[in-house]
Amino acid sequence: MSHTTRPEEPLSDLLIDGTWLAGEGPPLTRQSPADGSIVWNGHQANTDQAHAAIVSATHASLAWAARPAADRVAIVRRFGELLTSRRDAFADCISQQVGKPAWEAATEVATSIAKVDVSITAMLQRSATTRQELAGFEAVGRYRPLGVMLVLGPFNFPLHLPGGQIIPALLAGNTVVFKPSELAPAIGPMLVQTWQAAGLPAGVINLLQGGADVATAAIDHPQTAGVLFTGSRRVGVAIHRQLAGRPEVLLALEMGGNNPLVVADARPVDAAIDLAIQSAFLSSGQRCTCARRLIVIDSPENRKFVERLAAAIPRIRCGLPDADPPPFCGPLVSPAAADKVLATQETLLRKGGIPQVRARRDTACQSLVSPGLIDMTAAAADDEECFGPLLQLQWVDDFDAAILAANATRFGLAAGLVGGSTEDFTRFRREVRAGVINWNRQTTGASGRLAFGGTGESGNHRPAGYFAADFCSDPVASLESDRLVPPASLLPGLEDTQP
Ligand SMILES: NC(=O)C1=CN([C@@H]2O[C@H](COP(=O)(O)OP(=O)(O)OC[C@H]3O[C@@H](n4cnc5c(N)ncnc54)[C@H](O)[C@@H]3O)[C@@H](O)[C@H]2O)C=CC1
Ligand SMILES: O=C(O)CCC(=O)N[C@@H](CCC(=O)O)C(=O)O
Repeated sequence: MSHTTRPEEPLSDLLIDGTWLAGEGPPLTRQSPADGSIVWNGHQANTDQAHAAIVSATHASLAWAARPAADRVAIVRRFGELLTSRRDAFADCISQQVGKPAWEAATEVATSIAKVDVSITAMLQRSATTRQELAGFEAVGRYRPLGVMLVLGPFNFPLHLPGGQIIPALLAGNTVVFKPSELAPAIGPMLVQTWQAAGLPAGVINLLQGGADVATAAIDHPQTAGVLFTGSRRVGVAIHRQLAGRPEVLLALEMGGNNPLVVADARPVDAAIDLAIQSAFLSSGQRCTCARRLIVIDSPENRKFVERLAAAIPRIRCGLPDADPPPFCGPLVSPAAADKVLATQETLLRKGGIPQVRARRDTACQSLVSPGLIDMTAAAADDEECFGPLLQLQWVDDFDAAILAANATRFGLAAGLVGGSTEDFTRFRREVRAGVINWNRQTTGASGRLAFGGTGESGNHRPAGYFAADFCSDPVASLESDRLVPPASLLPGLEDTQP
C-alpha cells in the first residue's frame, strides 16, 4: 500500500508572510547526482526578500508566542500526520535531490516523523514551568521564545536535520525562516507547504532559497534572534564571525567531525565488520557521525579483522538510488563532492598512505564513488573531515596509544569503541573528547532521545537532538506574590521612609 499523498504544487520558490513568490535573485538549478537531470529550476531570494522573510516572521511572532502551548502542540502533531501521509513523496524528493538510496531516504522520513513526539516530550521535560514556595513569594521559572529563528540546513539530511530544529523552535513559540541547502532546494516548498496544511498561520514559517549570500543577508537582519546552523566547520566559523559583536543573537552550530572508531577486540569478527561498515560508509560516508579513522590495537585477531574488512569493502553494493537490488552506497551529492573524496585519497597516498582498498569513481555515474580504506599508520594524516566513503586505518600498540590517537583531532563529534572491558569503556568515555561516544555500536545513527552535538571544533556547546529544546527558549525567573505586603521590619536607614 502506498502512503503517498502528493501535496499541491508549490506556487513558487519562496514563502513570505503566507504568500508564494518567485525568487528575485540569481537562478538556482539543481541537477540530480544520479543522472544529471534537472531536479529543481528556480530562483534564489535577493537581499530584500531575505529581509522581508525576517520581517514577516517578526510580525507573526507575538501572536504565535501568545497561543496556548496546547495549540502549538496540536499543529505540530497534525504536521506529523501529514508528513506520514506524504512519506513516499518526501522520500522520493530526498532521493532525487541528494542521491540517497530509496530505502535510506525512507528511513530519513521515518526519523523525521518520529521527531514530532520526541520534540514534544523534550519540550515538556526541558522547558517545563517550575514553582517553589519561598517566604511569602512564589519562585517561578518559565520559558519564553526568542523570536525569529533562522534555520540553515545541510544537504545530507535535508528533511530530518532542519526538522530537528524547526519543530522545537515552533513548539517553543518562535517563528521560523528556513533556508534549505542549495543542494536540496525542492525539500523547502514541500516542507513548508506541509506546515501550512497543518494550520501554521501566515508568517510563522517562511522559506528562502539560495546559498551563502541569502543566508548572510538573513543573518544580518537586526530582527534575527537566533541562527540554527547545521553544516561544515568552515561555514559555521564564517557565521560566528559575521555575528561578532552581536552576542544577543543565539547561535547553535552543529558542525563536522574527524571521528575515531577504536577496535580493541574485533570479536565476533562478522559483527565488527558490519559495525565498521555502518560507521564509515552509511550514506556513502556523508554523515557527520561517520567514522573517518579506524584505530586498531595490534593483535593476531585484529589483523584477521582488518584483512576481512578489506575483503568485504569491495563487495559493498554501490549504485543508483532506485537500483534493484538496492545499493548500500548511493552517489555522493555531486560530481564535485566525488572529486573532493578522490583528491583526498590522492593526498593521503602522497603522504605515505598504503591503499588497502582504493575508492574508485563509477564509470557511468560521476557522483558515485566506491568505499576505500587507506592505511595511514606510517603516514602523517591531516586532521580534516573527508565527507565521503574513505576510511583511514591506523595500527596502534595498546589502549593508551588508541586513546591518544582518537584524541588527535581538533574536532569532537562522535567516537566508538569495539570490544574491551567495562573499565576500558569507562576510561574511553571519560578521556576521549566527543559528544557521541558509543560502545559496540556504530558511530552513526544517533538517538533523538539524547543530546546530539560535538565538543572541540564540532560545535559551540549548543547540542541539538533532544537538547534542541534548550536553545529554543530563554528562561525567565520571577518572584511573585498576588498581594503587596508591607515589610515586617525595615532595613537600617529606612526607618524614616514609612509615613
Ligand atoms: N553536527 C551535525 O549535526 C551535522 C553536521 N554536518 C556537517 O555538514 C557538512 C555537510 O553539509 P553541507 O550542506 O555541505 O554544509 P555547508 O556548510 O556547505 O552548508 C550548510 C548550510 O549553510 C549555508 N551556507 C553556505 N555558506 C554560508 C555562509 N557563508 N553563511 C551562512 N550560511 C552559509 C548553505 O547554503 C547550507 O544551507 C559536513 O561538514 C557535516 O559534517 C552535517 C549533518 C549533521
Ligand atoms: O537529532 C536526532 O534525532 C539525532 C541526530 C541524528 O539523527 N544524527 C544522525 C545524522 C546526523 C549526521 O550524521 O549527519 C546520525 O547520527 O547518523
